[in-house]
Amino acid sequence: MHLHPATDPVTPPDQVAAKPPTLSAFASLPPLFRRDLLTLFARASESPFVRLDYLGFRLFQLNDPALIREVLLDKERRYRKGRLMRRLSAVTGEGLLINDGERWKKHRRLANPSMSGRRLAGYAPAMAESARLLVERWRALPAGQPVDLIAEISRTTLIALLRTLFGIDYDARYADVSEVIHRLLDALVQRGSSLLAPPLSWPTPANLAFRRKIAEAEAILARIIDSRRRHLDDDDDPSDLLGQWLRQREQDPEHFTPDEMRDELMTMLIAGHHSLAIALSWALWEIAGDAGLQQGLRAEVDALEQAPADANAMQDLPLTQGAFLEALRLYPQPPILLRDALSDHVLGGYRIRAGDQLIINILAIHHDPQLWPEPHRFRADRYPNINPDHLMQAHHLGFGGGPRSCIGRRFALIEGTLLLAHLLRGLQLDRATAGPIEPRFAGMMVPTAPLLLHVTPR
Ligand code: HEM
Repeated sequence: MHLHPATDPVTPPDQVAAKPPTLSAFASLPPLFRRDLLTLFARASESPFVRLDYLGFRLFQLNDPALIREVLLDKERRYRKGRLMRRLSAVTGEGLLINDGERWKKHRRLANPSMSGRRLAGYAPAMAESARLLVERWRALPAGQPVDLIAEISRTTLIALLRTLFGIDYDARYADVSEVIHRLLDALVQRGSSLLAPPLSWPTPANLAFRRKIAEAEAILARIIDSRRRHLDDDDDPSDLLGQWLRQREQDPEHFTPDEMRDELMTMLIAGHHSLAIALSWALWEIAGDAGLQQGLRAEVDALEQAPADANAMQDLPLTQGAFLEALRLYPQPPILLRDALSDHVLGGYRIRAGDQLIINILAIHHDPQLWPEPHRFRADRYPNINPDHLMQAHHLGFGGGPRSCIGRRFALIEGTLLLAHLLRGLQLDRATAGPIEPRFAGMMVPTAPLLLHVTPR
């Protein structure tokens, strides 16, 4: 794999012959999106714009904030979600994460009200309660028993998601949900790893296994909808997204077809707890590895009269919010975004053709020393007065940017901050294993070994 330096200067947009520096096709044939991709993203991040040709596909990696802003915000109509990402459709159908155009507009409008300030304020107590339950659970552990962060935090973010967006209480019937979603996402990444995956309808062993995992997730979703529908009558003004949608369908069945609703609910289930759990696990791992950082954060949460129980506490927790954002800067979930060009055009002085694939390298922006001094140091104090709606201007792309930015960003920020605050107030956190743990690419940035902590009641 060789990175060729640019030989042609970037030409003005009306002279469009120049080629970005090219990263040659891989010598062997590892599926492009599987092996050691974080290394590839890092190696190819020295130029603002890199072309990666692979098996006749034209891929461009964008490592420059101005180019990325052009794609995500200023000229976003020239692009659609990347075709590799669209493979999610096997699971989420035409849900918000991958749909485009008029369908996206309609679905985003339908989902937006459940993420309004009023609704989020209504969700915060349930988020705080799931955090309190986790503190209680960890405080009751036998001394010396380590906790596996991702497993434990996934369960907690799932409890909060079921309560807030799906209007149901977690119980034993949902004990395997995180695991099922986790396995499904792993299988999706395996499929997404190859530019030329066989169609899902072909009965290959991998396809059959994948289809079984999708069926498991669909069965869970059907159980959730059924459970919510049975209690809908008790609720005049449902605060949860599922309750509101079921009500709307009762009043106007044409408003939102059952398939559309299913696709969006599956999208929320998949997008709404796993990335949050991984990001929070990295945050806790970093906090547990730095006594000074933990002390600083604890001073902030101990200054509150009691453990935070609602969204008002957010204004008193800037450093704790900063710790969550900093985990997303160092370990963005996901580290890249994918777009396909809809038409021929010029980007950054280079000719892009319809169908070309763009890789937006969030990791390169987040680790750029020009934009982030001491880029590899975890510093929770980088974000005084940050507005979650203006993160892209601050070169933080943890929730994407432009019209397609994460609909759940405020939800995630409130839940993440409340959970960190509760854990810091109730427990001393120490790493249970020595030495650094590196991330690897699996769709998200997951750890190469379990993140294990010792937690001691305070
Ligand atoms: C730490 C937590 C989270 C992270 C890091 C995250 C990250 C992201 C990113 C980067 C995007 C943009 C994808 C793109 O441009 O291709 C996105 C979109 C999205 N996220 Fe999140 N997300 C988080 C939490 C949530 C939550 C809690 C929900 C729902 C409850 C959610 C639902 C969605 C949806 C539906 C979209 C698609 C939005 C659209 O295109 O209109 N996310 N997320």
